[in-house]
Amino acid sequence: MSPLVLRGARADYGDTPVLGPLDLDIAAGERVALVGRSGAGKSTLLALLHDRERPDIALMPQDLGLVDTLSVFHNVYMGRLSHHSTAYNLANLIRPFRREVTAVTAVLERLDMTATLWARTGELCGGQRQRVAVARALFQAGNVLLADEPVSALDGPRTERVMEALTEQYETAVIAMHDLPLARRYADRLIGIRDGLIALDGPADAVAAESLDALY
Ligand SMILES: Nc1ncnc2c1ncn2[C@@H]1O[C@H](COP(=O)(O)OP(=O)(O)OP(=O)(O)O)[C@@H](O)[C@H]1O
Repeated sequence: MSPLVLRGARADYGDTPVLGPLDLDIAAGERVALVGRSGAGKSTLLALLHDRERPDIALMPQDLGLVDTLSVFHNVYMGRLSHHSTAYNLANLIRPFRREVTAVTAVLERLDMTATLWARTGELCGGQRQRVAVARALFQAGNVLLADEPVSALDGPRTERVMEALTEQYETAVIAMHDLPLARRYADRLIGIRDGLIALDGPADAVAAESLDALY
């Protein structure tokens, strides 16, 4: 896998600078949690890391990017659209192939979501919708995961199940999250963003609680 590299990266919305300039290297096998207060620039940083030319990068955006009028099956299957021809994808859209249904069902099982396989995604509650987006990212089975608050609508055992599934599937991941204890447990590197810049970067088990608190 090629690493993720940013050099002098920056982002502006109109005339307002919101991120950078910053340099960042993510090596293969690193699990990184992006932390920082709301509006610090985490989503913007994920967008800069997302190289659309690389189908090996799975992106789970904060708005989930689901097609509400389609079933859970179809939304999850979309994770692998680039693996197949247009003709195959169209045929599968109209009459799903058994092998694809089996593969999608296996991913949904990991998230306790098989009962919703043929439900319209727009009819699901927030936590279920979030898990559909997680399932799509798992189904993509790329080399790198970029995820923006993948468990914000979940609680308790469901949060753990999703974090376990994502980190089992993806050895290399950059995940924006607000839950600091969860970030410490599932990431091996913490990057703290403050006012669009990297204010903290270190091993998850070595970053001091006071340094994290200072981000908020
Ligand atoms: N479409 C947009 N137009 C204008 N400004 C924007 C837009 N999207 C984000 N911003 C601004 O860019 C800055 C960084 O936003 P960003 O969403 O990257 O932060 P974040 O750390 O991901 O926040 P959150 O934790 O709430 O998701 C914020 O000041 C935000 O208001």
